[in-house]
Amino acid sequence: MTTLQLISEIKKKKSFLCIGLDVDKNKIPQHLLNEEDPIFSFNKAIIDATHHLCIAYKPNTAFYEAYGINGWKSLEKTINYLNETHPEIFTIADAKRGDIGNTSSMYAKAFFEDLAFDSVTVAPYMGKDSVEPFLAFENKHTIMLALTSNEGAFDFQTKKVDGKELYKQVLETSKTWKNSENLMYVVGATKAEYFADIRKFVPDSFLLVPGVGAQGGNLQDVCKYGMNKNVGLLINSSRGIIYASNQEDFAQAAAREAKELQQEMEFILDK
Ligand SMILES: O=c1ccn([C@@H]2O[C@H](COP(=O)(O)O)[C@@H](O)[C@H]2O)c(=O)[nH]1
Repeated sequence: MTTLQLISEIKKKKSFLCIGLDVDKNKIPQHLLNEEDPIFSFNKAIIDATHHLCIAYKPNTAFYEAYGINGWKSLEKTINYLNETHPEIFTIADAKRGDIGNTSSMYAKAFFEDLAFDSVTVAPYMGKDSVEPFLAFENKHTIMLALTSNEGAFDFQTKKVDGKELYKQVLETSKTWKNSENLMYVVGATKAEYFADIRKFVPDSFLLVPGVGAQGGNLQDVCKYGMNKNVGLLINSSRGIIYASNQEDFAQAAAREAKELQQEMEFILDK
């Protein structure tokens, strides 16, 4: 998917909501455990109930890898279902990969070719040659960790290196890499006060913003400081939406939570 297509979907749906598909079998409704593939059945019901309210889905691969070969099959079925039924929806494999160049090339093939995701999250720690293999794919997006939503973000990311915070070095340096127009960045919603500064480095880039909902990030604050002329934000909520109920009504309850966020977004966009 191109960035222009993504922007057009945001405008059409009046939403920049990304729903995280982080499926934990201990949290899904009991009745689904009798299904052949409980994880896929859960995802399909959530997607069917919420696709008109969001512009992206983000399965975190950890929640699938934890179930071995069957978990990976559920992930494959989920991305295939999304690509077949809702090709206009932006898909993010939250896998936080990155390794020496030839290994990164294999990660990129796995997520962009085999699983046909639109984007994958990548860690910047190993530098340029670990990220450029992802950037080589046309109309695919590499979402690099910049300033994460967790407390541990302060251990390294905000420390100064050559007089500048590490996350700012990541933003600035990565813009010089080959095909850097394919880059987006992860910035946690819990770090709203940093967005204005971040926008000085990457005014036009899309930011994937996890941390609204279960982690307590504030949508209004993120939008106030982080929005650009093309919106430029993909706001993710996972647990806050998909686990709104663990009863038979789980998909409708998820849709209610998603609609609440979408309406808040519509209000902000109309302002
Ligand atoms: O800085 C980061 C980077 C990634 N995540 C991931 O986003 C979701 C958040 O889930 P919630 O249930 O809405 O808290 C999850 O997959 C994280 O691994 C993040 O939270 N922060």
